[in-house]
Amino acid sequence: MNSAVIGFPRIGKNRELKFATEKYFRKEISKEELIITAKEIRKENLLCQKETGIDYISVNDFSFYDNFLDLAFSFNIIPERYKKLSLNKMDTYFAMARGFEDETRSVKALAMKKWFNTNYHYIVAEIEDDTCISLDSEKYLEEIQFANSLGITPKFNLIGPYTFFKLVRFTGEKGLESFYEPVLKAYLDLIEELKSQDISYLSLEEPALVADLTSEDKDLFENIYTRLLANKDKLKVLLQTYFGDVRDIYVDLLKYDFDAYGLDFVEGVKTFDYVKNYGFPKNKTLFAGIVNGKNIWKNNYKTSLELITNLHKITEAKIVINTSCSLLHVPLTLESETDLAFEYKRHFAFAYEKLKELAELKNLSELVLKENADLDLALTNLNSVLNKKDIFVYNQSLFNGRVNSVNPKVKERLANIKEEDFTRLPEFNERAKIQREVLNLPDFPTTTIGSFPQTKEVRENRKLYRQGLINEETYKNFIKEKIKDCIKLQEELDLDVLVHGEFERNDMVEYFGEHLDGYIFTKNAWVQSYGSRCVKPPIIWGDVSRKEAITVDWSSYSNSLTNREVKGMLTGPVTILNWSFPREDITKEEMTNQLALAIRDEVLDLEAAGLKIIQIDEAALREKLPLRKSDWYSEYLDWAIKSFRLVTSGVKPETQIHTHMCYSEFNDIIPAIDAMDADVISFEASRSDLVILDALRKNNFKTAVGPGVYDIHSPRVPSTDEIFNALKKMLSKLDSKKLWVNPDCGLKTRGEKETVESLRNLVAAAKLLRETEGQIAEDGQKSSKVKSV
Ligand SMILES: Nc1nc2c(c(=O)[nH]1)N[C@@H](CNc1ccc(C(=O)N[C@@H](CCC(=O)N[C@@H](CCC(=O)N[C@@H](CCC(=O)O)C(=O)O)C(=O)O)C(=O)O)cc1)CN2
Ligand code: MET
Ligand SMILES: [Zn+2]
Repeated sequence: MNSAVIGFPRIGKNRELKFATEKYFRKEISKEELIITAKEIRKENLLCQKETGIDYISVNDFSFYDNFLDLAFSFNIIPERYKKLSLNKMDTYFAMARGFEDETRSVKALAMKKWFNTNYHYIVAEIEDDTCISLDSEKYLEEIQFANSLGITPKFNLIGPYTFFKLVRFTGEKGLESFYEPVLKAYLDLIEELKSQDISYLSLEEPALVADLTSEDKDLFENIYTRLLANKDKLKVLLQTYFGDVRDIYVDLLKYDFDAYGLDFVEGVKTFDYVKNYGFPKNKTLFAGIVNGKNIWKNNYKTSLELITNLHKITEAKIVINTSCSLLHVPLTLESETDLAFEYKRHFAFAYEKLKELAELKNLSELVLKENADLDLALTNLNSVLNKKDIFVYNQSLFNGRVNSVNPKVKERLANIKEEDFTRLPEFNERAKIQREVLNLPDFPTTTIGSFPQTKEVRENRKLYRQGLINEETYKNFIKEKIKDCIKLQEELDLDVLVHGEFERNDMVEYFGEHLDGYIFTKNAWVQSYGSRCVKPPIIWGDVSRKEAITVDWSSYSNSLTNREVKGMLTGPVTILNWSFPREDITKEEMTNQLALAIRDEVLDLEAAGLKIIQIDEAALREKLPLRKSDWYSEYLDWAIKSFRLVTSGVKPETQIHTHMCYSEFNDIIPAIDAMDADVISFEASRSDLVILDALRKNNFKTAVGPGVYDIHSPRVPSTDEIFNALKKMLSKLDSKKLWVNPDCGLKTRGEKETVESLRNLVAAAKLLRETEGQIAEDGQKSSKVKSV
């Protein structure tokens, strides 16, 4: 029995990589210093895996920004606009990831998308017609040899060609047919080089296999792998899949000359059935993903040992106990959680603790398998082999009896929800008319998505308060000052619908988690979201309910400072769930509805406090859409959309409900988005070429829309012209009465200077549009921005 890890978090115990890269971006440290920090993290990661006894330790799971970008970069898939900057290798790489701007030049970043169903984002590489693909293996060989120098023969990870072709974007006339050969040749060149390296496996990661596959997809896979495997010689190749089961191709896969297969037994609900029904070749190795790489609850050893013994009954193949996916998606270690009570902590395993689980499971399964796979007998004997208090017994004690706290009041409220609680009345068009009269906004109203720059001082204020170095009053006064400035700034900029800026929030989900009963939090449990940006997902421990009003004071205060409309700002239930670590003892639907009731109370309180516009962000709704179409509605959308409707159904017709999604690849689920029945939705569109607009039109989308007019993930300032042109393009596809003007997401990661400049250009572009398109308001009145009373 062996153990393996698909990939390890790379941010460092105290997010050293984040801080070093950001310093490098600010030109505070040199390239060499950044490389040293990275190397220290890599060393620590490799050694801790080695010390825990992991048999297959990965390299090339490290990245300065993203592995997909690394792959493209190593194949010289670098669009001309970045090459033309004539920067050094590292800066060209970062220019692709973040965009580039100096006195004379300005280039946008490559698009960023969610990595399958996770909150991690990859950089979408672009192949242009004249891209000349060639291999640069420097990073790869360095990582392998570095591991060798620490006495490790690593497994070399690489995103496989099938997944690469599925995710890369062709920007010119030429497509897959033209680039199939050159890309494959680059993979083959790398395979040649790997043959002389000291590695255990080449692990080709093919998560794209867990989605629905067409016959063309399967042909593509076949073409690729027949070629690759014919050239592997003695190099051992592992086909690593994750994020689900490979039901559409399992049987075919077994025919290929892979040396090992990595299958996901956690998210792959059908993986076991397929192995059972179709077998697994005894001369291959099965990397069995049984330690959850996405959630933080301890592994139930009994369940895992049962699975291993069952697998052992089915196949004589060698089994390697693996994580279900990369550990990139969980925090690094519980050791840093000094404030978290043992009572909670003992139920969790972060990346370091998961290493221990792998090692323990390896030892236990060796003992168990000695008993000829009779699990009951083995477990009885295990109890006598090991001391009673020992590993297995202790592990089982964590699962005996109820762990998560139950709140009968929450249960009762949920039980009393009626079907009509999911419907807001009157219907959309009637509400729209009322709202137009009440709000009296100009055409193409301008607004922002909620947060304003979280500057050093804003974070420092929060930190001082947390550490008890300032009192609540000082802390709150600081935030009030920030809000005052923010409102004043927005008035000066002449924005139409204002926001309070979210200065009281560390993160839009963690903040709500902190104010809800049933949640617990961590101090240092960071997970990478993109590049240097991390999140600290709160943990759902028990039934969730609202302790008290959460945002009402801040929103009312903001509202009192201006005559313009201020939007109340909340996070929706689906997003709170998707960006938390969920329980595993009740359904997602139940957790979401608990959250929905809590946020519903907050919406009604905001309305009662005089807020006429309330935004409920569902930024992560699209993210967790099941990877298989057949599961979209039954497994997810049916309850997710309803739960949003439960939040909003109690408001008055004149209250305008906005929602926001930062990830807009929802072309196929537009009717579901419309069925959320919000009055206005803003979404990311600037990095995805506005394709979504055609789909909206085709589907007769009723909700008013604010397709983001510029990309906030990059520090680059968009010009008025650029925004105006984007708006003109939008207007050619959308009903002019339904167009809002806004950035594509919140401004929290941006600097103040670039924010002011960008918003100034945004307002200027909207005004230009009003001038050129003329007044279109239904009642023909000159619009005013002043609140009606
Ligand atoms: N949960 C979540 N997922 C999301 C998003 C999101 O907003 N939230 N947005 C999309 C894009 N992803 C994003 C993920 C992270 C960040 C982000 O800004 N993260 C911040 C951390 C935000 C935070 O929680 N900050 C805390 C802790 C800040 C901190 O590190 N404090 C330092 C000191 C201050 C400093 O030097 O920064 C310390 O304690 O030592 C706070 O403000 O209180 C970061 O990595 O820098 C933005 C977008 C998709 N997924
Ligand atoms: C990641 S979506 C962000 C929405 C939130 N209201 C903000 O502006 O930051
Ligand atoms: Zn967003």
